[in-house]
Order: sequence, then structure tokens, then C-alpha cells
Amino acid sequence: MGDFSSLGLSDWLVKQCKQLGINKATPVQENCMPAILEGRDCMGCAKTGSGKTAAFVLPVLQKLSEDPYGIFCLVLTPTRELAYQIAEQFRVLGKPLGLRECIIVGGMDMVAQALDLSNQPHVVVATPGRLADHIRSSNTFSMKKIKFLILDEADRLLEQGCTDFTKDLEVILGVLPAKRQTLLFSATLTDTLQELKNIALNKPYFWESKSETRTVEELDQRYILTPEKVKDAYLVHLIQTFTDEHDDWSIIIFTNTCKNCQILTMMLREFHFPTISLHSMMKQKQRFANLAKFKASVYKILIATDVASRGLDIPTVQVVINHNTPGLPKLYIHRVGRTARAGRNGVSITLVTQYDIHLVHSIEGQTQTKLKEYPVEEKEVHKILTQVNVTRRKCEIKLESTDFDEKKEINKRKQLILEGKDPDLEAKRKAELEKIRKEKKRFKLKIQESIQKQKHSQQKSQAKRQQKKKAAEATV
Ligand SMILES: Nc1ncnc2c1ncn2[C@@H]1O[C@H](COP(=O)(O)OP(=O)(O)OP(=O)(O)O)[C@@H](O)[C@H]1O
Repeated sequence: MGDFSSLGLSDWLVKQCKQLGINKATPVQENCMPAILEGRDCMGCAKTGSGKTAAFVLPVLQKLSEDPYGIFCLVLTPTRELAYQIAEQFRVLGKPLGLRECIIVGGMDMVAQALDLSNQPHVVVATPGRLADHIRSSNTFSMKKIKFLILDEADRLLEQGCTDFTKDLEVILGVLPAKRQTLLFSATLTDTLQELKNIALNKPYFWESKSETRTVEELDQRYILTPEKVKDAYLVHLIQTFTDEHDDWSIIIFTNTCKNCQILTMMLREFHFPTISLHSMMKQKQRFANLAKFKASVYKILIATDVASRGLDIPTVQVVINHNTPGLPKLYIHRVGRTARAGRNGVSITLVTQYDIHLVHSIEGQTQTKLKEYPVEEKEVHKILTQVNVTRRKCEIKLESTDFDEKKEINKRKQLILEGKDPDLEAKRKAELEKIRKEKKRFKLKIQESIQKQKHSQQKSQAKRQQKKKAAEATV
């Protein structure tokens, strides 16, 4: 690891880093910072928890101190919680500058944000949707002079997942100056390299950590093979064991849906585990409050959807449990990367059903790491199986009596309206697409069946012919 002064940082910044216990640059910082300070576009790909945030925050602060004005830098990030975390790094490291930063994310007061933007902050940290809304609806701020555009978790911002940022990005890029420095960072940058290169304008400096594996060595990666209906019993057993053995451990449990997140939280609370949740169907203020309580170790267990899988830096997290096996290796890399950060140790345990084994193989292929089986006393799990399943069912019934599903439907409709679509037309379109998909599937099956039949009858007649031939040969 390198010395910060030798990388071109001013003394005040080096001092600021020291105060935060950041004494030597990590490889991503050592390699990317000089290129950024030289004025080059940069793409940095390094493992989770390797200090990518400081790799862009520090050079931006250095340049800002040489020529301070607002708005100097725009950082885009896929989740609201991550925006707050990045803004905090800017605020802490940039304190001696009297840095003014502003956070523009969905779910928070738009008027207050518009006011903040009009005060020309030095740094704006935003999620694309809300910033694009401000650009569309207001002319009280300008981004025409920004010097830096940073895309943190850049591959997520550019992929077309369940939240598609591409339209909002177009709006944002449309108001930025062509002459700027563009910096892209992620632990999984290489998967969308070409799209990313199109955003970084001037032949970017590209740096990727050289390593055979894509997860950190300090992470002990495990799996438990379990039938679907025993999964929750394993989960309860694991948490009981961890909490019995360690006072200071925090655990993140990832699951696939908001509803599952809610049910598991209710269920673990029935077992008196200090559990809190984080998912996109919660009000934003509640999301922030829950995360703050988890960070402060008021609650030791956080159950989250993938809204928490990227970027969050919580040093007390010792264990990540995947309640479902992630469908994409990339998702797995980010989820398990919430532990074993900045050189610390951590454990990840993935619950795998017989239907997910192929997913584990593809995770192992991409990460170049073999997951090891996590030893569990099965007898202990079976002892609590009925109690756990009854408790889960009770929680499901309790949740069904609330308006959770209804809220979900309303949220979906709201989202469609915001995207300028008619929810009823969309529902009709979806139903038609589904019909076509089913038809296609039926057709495919029919063809396969008739091919199979044809093959079968060919084989039969061939066998008959051979029999006849043999009979004829025998009579001769
Ligand atoms: N040079 C350094 N020395 C020691 N700790 C550091 C250094 N740079 C950053 N850190 C600390 O390492 C932790 C992880 O950093 P950061 O959140 O930037 O990781 P990341 O690479 O962005 O991870 P992810 O891919 O998960 O977003 C933070 O707590 C940060 O303060």
C-alpha cells in the first residue's frame, strides 16, 4: 500500500485521512488517484470493501480545494442509502474546506432539495431518478460547469434491471458539459465494460485489481443444502448459534422479495431476535431510521432485499446469510461483500435448495472460489422445524390481514404513472405478452413431442426391419 503524499495529495488531505485511520493507500487508490489528479477519465474495478469511495473522493477534494466553486462534482449512485454514505465521506474528508454537499434522492422532500440545489453546493450526490425529475421540472440550478461526473456502482446504473436508470441518465447527461472528467467505479465493472466506455469520453485510464478470485480472501464462503421447507429452521438455528456465541456480531440476511423480508422479520421477532428490515416498500424515512439503528447495533440483525446489497459499509457485520441463492453471480459478489471489508474477516452462508445447485456452480465459476459446506447439527434443526414453520405461517396470515399486497399494487401503479405509462394498458399488454409466451411454450412442447414420436416410430420400424432380416437369414 502506498503513501498518500507521494500520490500527489496535499498535506491537509493526508492529515484528514490520518484522523480517520486511513494511513496507506489501498491498491485501487494507489493506482487510480494519480490518473484522476492528472485529469484523466478513470474506470476502477476492485473487490468489495477495498476503498473505492476514497479513491474518487480524495482527488475530487484535492482539485476542488485548488479551484472551489459549485456545482463542481456530481456523483450518481443506484440506492438512496448509498448516496447518504458517499455524501458523508465527502463531508468528513472535506471538512477543512468547508465543503457544501447536497443529497438528491427519491422519497425525500423535493422542495427542500430544489432549494439546496439552487444554493450551488460543491458536490451533489444523487440517485438518477430524482435528479432527472429536478432537471425536468426546474431551472434554478445549472450543471453546465461540473468538472467531475462519478458513477459509483457504475455497472448497476447502466444495466437494465428491475430499476432501469437509462432514461434518467440520458436526461442527466444531456445537461452536463462535454468537457469533464468521468470516473466509473464498481466491484463488477468488467461485465458491462463496453456500455461504460461509451460514457467515459476521453480514452479512460482503466484499472482492475489483479486477482484470480473476485471475492476477498478474508471471507469464509459457505453453503447449506436444504429442502425449501426446512430453510427457515436452518435460519433460526444459525442465528441462535451466532447470537449465543458472539455478543458483538451483526448479521445481514438477504432475501428475494419485500414480502419475504417482512415475513422473516416478523418471524425472527417472534423468536425474540433483535431484527429490523430494509426494503423498497418501506417509507424512505423508515429505511434511513432502520439502517441507522442497525449501524448503531441497536438491532443486530438486518433483513434486506438487494436494495442493501451494494456499497453499504458497516464494519460490525460479521455474517451475511443468503436466504435465497442469488440468481446472478454479480449479485452474490455484492451481497457477500457486505462483510469482510477493509481487511476484516467475515462469513457468508448461502442456503441452497436442490433447485439452486446450478446457480451455485455458476457463482463458483465466476468468483473462482469453491463454496464449502457449513457444518450444522441437523438433529437440532429438526427439533425446531415444526415450531418455526408454524410461526412462519402465523406471520404470513398476520401479514395477509394487513394491506401489504394492496400497497404493493398501488406502488406499482404509481411507478408506471411516473414513467408516463397507463397502468391499465400496461396490465393488458403484460397479459397479452404472457398469453403469447404460453402459446409459444405450448407450441415448442408440441414440436418436441412430435419429434420424439417420429424418432420413436423410426426406431420401431428399424427394429422391425432388423427382426425381419434376421428371420429371413435364419430360414436361408
Ligand atoms: N486506505 C485505506 N486504509 C484503511 N481503510 C480504508 C482505506 N480506504 C478506505 N478505507 C475504509 O475501507 C472501508 C471500505 O471502503 P469503501 O466503502 O470505499 O469500499 P468499496 O471498495 O467502495 O466497497 P463496495 O464495492 O462494497 O462499495 C471504509 O470503511 C473505508 O473508510
